[in-house]
Amino acid sequence: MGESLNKGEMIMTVIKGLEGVVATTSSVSSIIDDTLTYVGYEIDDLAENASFEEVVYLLWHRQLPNAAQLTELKTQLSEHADVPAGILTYLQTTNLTTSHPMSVLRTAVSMLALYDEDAEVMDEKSNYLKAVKLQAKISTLVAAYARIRKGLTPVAPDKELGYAANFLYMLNDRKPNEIEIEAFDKALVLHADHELNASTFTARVCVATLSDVYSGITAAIGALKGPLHGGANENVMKMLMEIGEVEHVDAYIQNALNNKVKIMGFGHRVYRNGDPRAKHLKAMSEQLGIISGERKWYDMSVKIEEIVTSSKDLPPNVDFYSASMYHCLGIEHDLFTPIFAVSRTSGWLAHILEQYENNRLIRPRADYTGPTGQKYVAIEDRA
Ligand SMILES: CC(=O)SCCNC(=O)CCNC(=O)[C@H](O)C(C)(C)COP(=O)(O)OP(=O)(O)OC[C@H]1O[C@@H](n2cnc3c(N)ncnc32)[C@H](O)[C@@H]1OP(=O)(O)O
Ligand SMILES: O=C([O-])CC(=O)C(=O)O
Repeated sequence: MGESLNKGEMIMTVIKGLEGVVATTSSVSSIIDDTLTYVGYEIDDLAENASFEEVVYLLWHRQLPNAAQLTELKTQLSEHADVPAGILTYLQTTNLTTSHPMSVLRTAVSMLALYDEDAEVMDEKSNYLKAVKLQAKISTLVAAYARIRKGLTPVAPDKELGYAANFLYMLNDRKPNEIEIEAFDKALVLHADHELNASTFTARVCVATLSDVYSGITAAIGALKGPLHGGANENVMKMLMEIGEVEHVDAYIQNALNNKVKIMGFGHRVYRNGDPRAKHLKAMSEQLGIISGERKWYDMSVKIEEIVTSSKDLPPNVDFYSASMYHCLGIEHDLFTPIFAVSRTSGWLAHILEQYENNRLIRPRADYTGPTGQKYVAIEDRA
């Protein structure tokens, strides 16, 4: 694990990637013995029974809402779902073809702060309202961007629809059916929070300087984008498309493993015996695969899982079956990670609010390994 170094008065232990380091207390979510809970509720229970809005309330208030509280949150999310016209105009007048959707989202979310006169106000009430606004607007932003880049007009949010249904409606300009809503809502529940993952840690580090909520979410989006984290779901689909057919799986995966290429959607820093979210996404991938007539992506995924788990003992993580599942919902592949961000914003916000509640600057140390005792050399004397 780590190496202890005595530097003057300080004992420094270097733990690469901070593996196993406990950096904060938190009452939002936990992973203990491979069991994931949100505020003590097991993810299996929530995935089967809770709506995304209930989970948002749970994460932000540390209790499930009663009917009136849930209605109030839903009303607030609807009321704030419109995004400023200036941001839509910016997206409509910018060349979006060379940027990854996560980069566009990172910029668009950052721009939201410019339209919020309370962006810099630092009290509990204002920060909570910013959380509501961000959660409400981020799904509208993703859906609007997805249409604008295809030359289509954004679809205004429908205030009568729930969060999951509204996103699919704004994306496709078509009211989704019950199966689509249920699957998408469950995916949002499953992705909502995950203890101190890299993007959540990023958000907490950012706001622990007492920077604002928008900065925390912008920073977190940047961290989620990477293929070792949320960006893996898009890369899983890339791999599935490259493989193309079930009968090509074996050769492709064996070759990748022999060449020490990481298989996207497998492995995890914390889970050793498997990610409890994967089974739910697997079931939805199969169900939607059958309904959409595109079952082959599920079949390929199952074959990949068999090979990777048997040869490397690496179980699939949340990003593996979400890829084929989103594909079968008709979602463009490079929107998979922005959709992850839409859901995870709820967790990031819960952690940001928790960080403000009991803040201390997060500032670890580095073990310096560079040269020492150097003397400045004038530029004309340098080689
Ligand atoms: C929402 C999420 O963020 S879930 C994670 C999404 N990311 C991915 O799916 C990307 C693929 N997976 C990975 O890169 C890793 O498993 C991570 C980033 C998730 C975890 O990383 P770490 O805890 O640092 O594990 P690390 O990368 O050191 O892997 C340990 C060993 O398992 C191997 N390994 C880990 N994941 C994989 C994989 N997906 N495919 C092949 N081998 C793997 C490594 O090569 C390494 O082998 P070695 O000891 O022989 O060198
Ligand atoms: O916890 C992690 O390291 C990554 C992960 O699964 C998530 O963020 O959902």
